[in-house]
Amino acid sequence: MAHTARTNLDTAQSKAEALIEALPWIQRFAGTTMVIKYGGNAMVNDELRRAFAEDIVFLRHAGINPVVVHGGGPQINKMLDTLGIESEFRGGLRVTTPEAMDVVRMVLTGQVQRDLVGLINSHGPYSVGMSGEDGATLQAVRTGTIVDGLPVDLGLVGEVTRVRTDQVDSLVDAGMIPVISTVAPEFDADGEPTGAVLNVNADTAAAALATALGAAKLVILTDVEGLYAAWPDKSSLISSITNDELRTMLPGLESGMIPKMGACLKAVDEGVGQAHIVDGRQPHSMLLEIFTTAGVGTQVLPAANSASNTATNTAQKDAK
Ligand SMILES: Nc1ncnc2c1ncn2[C@@H]1O[C@H](COP(=O)(O)OP(=O)(O)O)[C@@H](O)[C@H]1O
Ligand SMILES: CC(=O)N[C@@H](CCC(=O)OP(=O)(O)O)C(=O)O
Repeated sequence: MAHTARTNLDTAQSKAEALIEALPWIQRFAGTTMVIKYGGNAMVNDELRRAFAEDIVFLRHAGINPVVVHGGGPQINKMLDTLGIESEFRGGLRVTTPEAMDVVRMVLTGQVQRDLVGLINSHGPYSVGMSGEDGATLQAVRTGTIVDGLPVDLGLVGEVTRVRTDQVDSLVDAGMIPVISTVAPEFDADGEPTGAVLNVNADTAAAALATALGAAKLVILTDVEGLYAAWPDKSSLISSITNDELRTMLPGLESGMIPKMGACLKAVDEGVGQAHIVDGRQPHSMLLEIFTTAGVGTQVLPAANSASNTATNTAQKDAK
């Protein structure tokens, strides 16, 4: 009996400590915008999806403005399989035919985005879904990639060249949580819409939005603990890396990590305070990364900040 009472007290004490540890982070980030990228591989079961929605609503009630950008690669693959349409990835990006583009648009905006909005709104009427097409929020040009030194044509794949923040700003100003799917209208070299829509990798779209919104953080959820220096050696998890160090490492990365780390680098280079890779398979890992001093994933910082090491919680986190 006494043992149980002691255990209960210890548990209560550690819960109180966790709440108090969050205080300086809540103070620091209240009023800022955070762009959270939710990836297909981190949304594979109901428990994780529900925990993600809770975290987003928690951020909103901590005074932060969360803007969600979502992927849906596995969900697109499943629908393409069902429809018997083949697709391949080159350099971490899907080669997208016009037939595949219809499926990408249908799955991202019609299915994955709807599910996320519904989950967040199970906590209250907070969330509004939109596509990069709405209000021409994401404007893109066609892009290819380089694999083994050779250019590869990816078809209807785009890279964001301009973000119109008006729609997102007005939702945020109204206290809403935008949930954005990464389909973007194509613009030509003269800045005119061509009428086509392009498939944009969700990591790179999230980085473009984070930059345009002047976000304090870009947080990318994925299906690994973070970035590994010597993948797949699990002892090589990187806790903190500067943009300059990441720039050197980027050419040696493989598969899905290429757009992901490229997105983090671009965001931090262009003024986003910090970028984070966190494990979306662990419920609430996003809250632990944002509101604890040690964090749980990989953070990318501007090189100039990384040397700061004064005795504040903020600096401890920056120098984690
Ligand atoms: N250096 C690395 N560190 C971590 N993961 C890596 C690395 N190199 C390759 N990967 C792979 O990248 C994957 C994440 O990319 P991806 O599958 O596109 O994720 P998501 O669907 O979340 O966008 C990991 O599951 C892992 O297999
Ligand atoms: C060009 C390109 O590759 N687009 C991605 C868009 C979805 C996405 O990025 O989803 P995840 O975040 O779940 O990987 C695709 O077609 O799969």
